[in-house]
Amino acid sequence: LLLNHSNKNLCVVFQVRPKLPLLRILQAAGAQGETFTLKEVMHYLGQYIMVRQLYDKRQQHMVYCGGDQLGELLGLESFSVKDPSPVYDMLKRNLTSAAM
Ligand SMILES: C[C@@H](c1ccc(Cl)cc1)n1cnc(-c2ccccc2)c1-c1c(C(=O)NCCN2CCN(C3CCCCC3)CC2)[nH]c2cc(Cl)ccc12
Repeated sequence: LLLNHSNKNLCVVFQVRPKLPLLRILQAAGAQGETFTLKEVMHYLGQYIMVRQLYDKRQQHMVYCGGDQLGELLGLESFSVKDPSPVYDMLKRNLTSAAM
């Protein structure tokens, strides 16, 4: 998993392979297959949050994931989408490079 930052966009050079607990969450959001780009992982995690209605309807940047598998993976009850660092930390723990 090689990351390069260009004009604030994080882009992944290779596909990544989610570990099983994360793969199950992505599949619940409609993901097919076992390897993805980081962009696809983020898209499916966003879809998962939407479908499971984990975001606050009034404060839509707040995600309440306590009691959900996503919260288990993040080790958090809630987080703001304005601070992606807990999500990146979780991805570091739950993604391997598909090239291996
Ligand atoms: C910038 C981006 C982002 C992406 C990654 C991160 Cl670590 C933070 C932030 N983002 C901004 N708001 C959201 C968001 C907010 C509430 C519910 C769902 C998604 C997202 C997230 C996306 C996404 O793929 N976003 C596409 C456009 N979003 C706009 C918000 N839209 C909804 C907002 C709530 C009301 C309905 C529309 C959905 C499409 N993927 C994510 C995955 C996670 Cl683990 C957390 C958040 C997101």
